[in-house]
Amino acid sequence: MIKKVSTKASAKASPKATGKGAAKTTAKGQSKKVAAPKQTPIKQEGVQADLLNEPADMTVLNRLYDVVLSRKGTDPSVSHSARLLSRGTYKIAQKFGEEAVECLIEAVAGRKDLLVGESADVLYHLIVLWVDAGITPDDVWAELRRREGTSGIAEKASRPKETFAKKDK
Ligand SMILES: N=c1c2ncn([C@@H]3O[C@H](COP(=O)(O)OP(=O)(O)OP(=O)(O)O)[C@@H](O)[C@H]3O)c2ncn1[C@@H]1O[C@H](COP(=O)(O)O)[C@@H](O)[C@H]1O
Repeated sequence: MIKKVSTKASAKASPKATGKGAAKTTAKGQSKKVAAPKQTPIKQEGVQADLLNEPADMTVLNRLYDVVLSRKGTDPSVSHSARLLSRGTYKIAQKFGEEAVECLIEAVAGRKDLLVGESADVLYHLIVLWVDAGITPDDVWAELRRREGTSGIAEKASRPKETFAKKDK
């Protein structure tokens, strides 16, 4: 998770080496401090007791969706999701885009440890986008299931030729 800090933060320190995080340039061109990857992601202070035994696997996405959905219309001063949802589709889409760009920056830079955190940010903001748009994870899981076993190359080749003809005009 990213927290904004002073632009004076050093970009030289490796989060792995210091365990304190590092500075990086964001999609907005600002400097942000990036938290070092947590070694014990489940047992953290401030985490609801009933969540401590939940698995750290893909089921977290459905749980996160339920939490974000439950935040809709609640007090924006106590929930970041509520605040983001109250700001509307444009802002939600903008935040998702920024997180996606930050993610690709880490991918291109080959910083695997930071890519993990950025990927989590992208998934969180994508879920906020789904809640705002009124679609559910099940809608997306069903679409991914429908595509399972179909090669992307074969699927593209099977598209009607007319689609390409229109593009050429
Ligand atoms: N996964 C996340 C998560 N990832 C990032 N963030 C927050 O996203 C914010 C990103 O800060 P930025 O400065 O980039 O964005 P911003 O505050 O919108 O600022 P501007 O772009 O407007 O300047 C930070 O406050 C992060 O804490 C998240 N906030 C919440 N969650 C999950 O959502 C759950 C519900 O959170 P709340 O809705 O806050 O209760 C939490 O328990 C988490 O599981």
